Amino acid sequence: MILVSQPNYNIAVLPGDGIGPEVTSAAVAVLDALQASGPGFSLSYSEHSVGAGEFLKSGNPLPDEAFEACRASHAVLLGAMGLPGVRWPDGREMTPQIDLRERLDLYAGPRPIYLYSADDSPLRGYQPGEIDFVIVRENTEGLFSARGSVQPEDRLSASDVLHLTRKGCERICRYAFEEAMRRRKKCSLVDKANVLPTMVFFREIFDEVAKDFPEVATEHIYVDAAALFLVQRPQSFDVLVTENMFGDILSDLAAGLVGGMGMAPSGDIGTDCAVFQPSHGTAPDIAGQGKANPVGTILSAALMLDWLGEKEAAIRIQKAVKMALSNPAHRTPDMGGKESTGSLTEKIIANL
Ligand SMILES: NC(=O)C1=CN([C@@H]2O[C@H](COP(=O)(O)OP(=O)(O)OC[C@H]3O[C@@H](n4cnc5c(N)ncnc54)[C@H](O)[C@@H]3O)[C@@H](O)[C@H]2O)C=CC1
Ligand SMILES: CC(C)CC(=O)C(=O)O
Ligand SMILES: [Mg+2]
Repeated sequence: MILVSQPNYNIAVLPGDGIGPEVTSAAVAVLDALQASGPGFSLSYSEHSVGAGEFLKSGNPLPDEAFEACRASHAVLLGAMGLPGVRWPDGREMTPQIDLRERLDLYAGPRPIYLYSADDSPLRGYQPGEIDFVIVRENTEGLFSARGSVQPEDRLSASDVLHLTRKGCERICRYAFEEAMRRRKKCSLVDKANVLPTMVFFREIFDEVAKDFPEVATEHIYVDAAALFLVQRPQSFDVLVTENMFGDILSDLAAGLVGGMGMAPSGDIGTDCAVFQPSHGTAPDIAGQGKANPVGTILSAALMLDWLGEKEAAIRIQKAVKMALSNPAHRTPDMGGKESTGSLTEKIIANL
């Protein structure tokens, strides 16, 4: 008898703060249920404390042990980190998720937006699947990389520098075009090239990379107009590529098109390392009440499996979410329903 060993993936789980532990437990429960059905691979987990709570305990929101575990794992599943009241002396919040992205060079931030059920969009008349696009956010440069900038002591002015590199723009554009080739072959650059020289630079590089993908239709849209068009005609988008902070802002708007923050998954992808987390934050207003919508984190776990090469298993989770949501009563309070985090997770597991 020939024994074929199945792959085992080590997953670093970082529950984080606020609703982070609630939604990561939900995603792990779904992964456990999937594993129990013998999908042809196994997962093992190691859990690590990070975030504002960890900072209050140890003085470091991203301890070395947690960082090294992320680097050494096959993938990382993260809840969310940060609490509004926990800040550095300069007034900023802890942002260990940005540290992780920069230190592990997780340059690509794909944020898929998909409408599972017509009733979940505040926009009228969209059918399931009609809103279906990915925002590809540049994750390691742009305005956020200025977050540690030292400001003049006289408090008469302040500035943050938006820094982009050729390498950073090239690789994020290439990632977006490759994504477009796997999808409906359209790539929209969202920039502000009417005002900012950095954005003229980004646009030049986008156009250069576009030449390698002649099958992909392209367009340039200013970020303010992109906010308008995402609401007016979201169905016209396939892949949007944009600067770090623009991507952060637009991805919250986009989540609103399909039911809210609880519905939006995301990845932070590097060349050999990746973190998966919902697009939302720690939602301190509902933390600890069992009200958090687990769908964005469960779909992030599906993105993780897809990235690990377990595409069938990823599709099984996405289909289970779709089936569970096909019953309008299966909604958490953010979407007008009465389900708890745990009971909605059970409905999804029942459809695996
Ligand atoms: N990736 C991360 O770890 C992120 C962390 N944050 C941090 O989270 C904290 C709160 O930030 P906010 O701006 O309030 O953004 P947030 O995304 O945590 O919450 C915004 C709104 O969406 C709701 N919401 C978010 N996720 C939900 C879910 N799964 N189910 C139901 N409702 C949900 C919240 O209740 C709130 O009303 C801050 O400390 C912020 O820095 C914010 C965004 C991302
Ligand atoms: C700390 C924030 C920049 C995190 C965030 O809002 C995000 O990743 O979407
Ligand atoms: Mg955000």
